[in-house]
Formats: sequence, C-alpha cells, structure tokens
Amino acid sequence: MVDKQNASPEQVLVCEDVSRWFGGLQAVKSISIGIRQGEIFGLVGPNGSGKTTLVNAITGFYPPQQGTIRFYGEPINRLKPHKVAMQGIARTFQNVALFKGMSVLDNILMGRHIFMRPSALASLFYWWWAQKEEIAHREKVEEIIDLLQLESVRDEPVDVIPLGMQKRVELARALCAEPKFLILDEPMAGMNQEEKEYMVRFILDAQEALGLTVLLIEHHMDVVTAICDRVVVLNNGEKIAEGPAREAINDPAVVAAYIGKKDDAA
Ligand SMILES: Nc1ncnc2c1ncn2[C@@H]1O[C@H](COP(=O)(O)OP(=O)(O)OP(=O)(O)O)[C@@H](O)[C@H]1O
Repeated sequence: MVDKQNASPEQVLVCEDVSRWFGGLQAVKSISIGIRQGEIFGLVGPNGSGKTTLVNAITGFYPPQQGTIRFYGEPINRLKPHKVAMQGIARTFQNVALFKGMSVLDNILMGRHIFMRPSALASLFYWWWAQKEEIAHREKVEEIIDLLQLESVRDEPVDVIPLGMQKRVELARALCAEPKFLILDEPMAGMNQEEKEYMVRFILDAQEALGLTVLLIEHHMDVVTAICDRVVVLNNGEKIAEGPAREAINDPAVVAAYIGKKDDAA
C-alpha cells in the first residue's frame, strides 16, 4: 500500500504531463490533472477525445510513454494493472464486462480476487485458514449487496438481469476491492432515465458510505452537472477546459468541440 504520509493533503491522484501514443496517433497529449480527496471529478469530451485512454494510463492497462502519475504522492505509472488495483484504485468498464453464466453473487465475489492467495494448494492444506478467509470475503460482499440493493437478484445468472442492474453489479464488484479511488467509465451508458437516477443515487451512497474519491467518465451532461465537483474536458487528446462542472461544460471551446463532432458526423 502507498504511504499516505507522503501525500499532498489535497490531491489524491495527480497526472503530470501525461501522453500516450498508439503508433502515430497521439491519443492523450500532455495532460495534467489533480483530483482531490473525496471529490467526484468528471472527465468529459466528445467520442475519441482520449478519456478511456487516460483512464487506461492511470490503471496500468496502457501505461503512458511520457509523464508521471502519482497516487497519494507515489508514482504508479510503471505498475502493472493488478499492482495499481492493490494500491486502492478500482474501475468499471465502458462495456459491461461481467462473467456470463455466473451468478450475480459470484461475479461480485470476483472483486475480492486481489486479496486472495495465489496458491490453491496452500488453501487446500491450510483449509481452516482458507475457510476463515472465505467468510471474511463473503461478509464484505454481503455488505456491498446490501448497500447497492442487489439482494433480490443475488442468485440470478448475471446475463438474465436488466442492463441497469448489470451495471450495478459491476459497481458492486469494483467496491468489493475496497478501493480508495473509484473510476467509473460511462456507468450510465444505455440506461433509461429511471435507471440513470438509481445509478446516480447508488454512486452517491457508495461515495459517502465508503469515503471514496471518484473519477467519472460520463456523456450525460445532466448527470455531470448534478454530481461532479469539478470537470476536465478533453478534445482530440488535449485538455480544453477545467473547472466547476457547469462552467467547464459551457466554455465556448467545449461547445465548439461538441458542435464540431456533430458536424463531422453529419
Ligand atoms: N488500443 C488502441 N489502439 C489504437 N488506437 C486506439 C486504442 N485505444 C484508443 N485508440 C484511439 O485513441 C483515440 C482516443 O480514444 P479513447 O477511447 O481514449 O476516446 P474516448 O474519449 O474514451 O472515446 P469514447 O467517448 O468514444 O469512449 C481514438 O482515436 C481511438 O481510436
């Protein structure tokens, strides 16, 4: 775990001058951001603007080729994804990434894998220890099922429940890793208004109950202005605005970027 003593009192996660290329395409261009303890920080921008690439850089999936990423003051930009997760950073994915055929409960239990022992053999011999661990994991899972109100579907195969619930199961799985920092990549994609409102409520409840800092990628601007403390807007890999949500979204450069994309698409 990273040493909290070295941390800046305010900023939990800091990206300094972060860049990422895919061949000749620079998807993220010298991005610097600082996310404060306990805030919900919005990352917005038109399609293809570099949001997921920046998140993939933070979580170690596509490490940046330039720049530094610090978590509680410690560089994490050379760590593999599982090591980043062990520092206390959890994420959900843009497209639902659950284990089909498995129950809701078992999918959520997968969120505990970072705490599980690698050796199945050791668990076999030290069965009483394994049993004790299993009980602790299940207690955490029950706490999260309760928090996100998933009791009624806990034993259902995950692929038969509605999309809104599947997204909630993904959130539950991420929370089971006991993160300090939670990254949500379009948690409301494909949802109807009612499902969106539920999801917003559960994110706020989880943030408050677990003391989380949240990085939220979201296209629904009503959600962004309702729950984000601050926002950064990307366009073509560059930061074009930053600040309180409503101000940043109404920035003329941001409006122009979104209109530009619409024109491109037409
Ligand atoms: N693995 C990859 N290989 C090659 N190019 C990639 C890869 N991942 C992303 N890109 C490119 O990088 C650019 C930024 O993509 P990214 O997915 O980060 O954007 P985004 O803002 O998350 O978009 P969206 O809102 O549509 O999810 C795009 O041009 C995309 O095609």
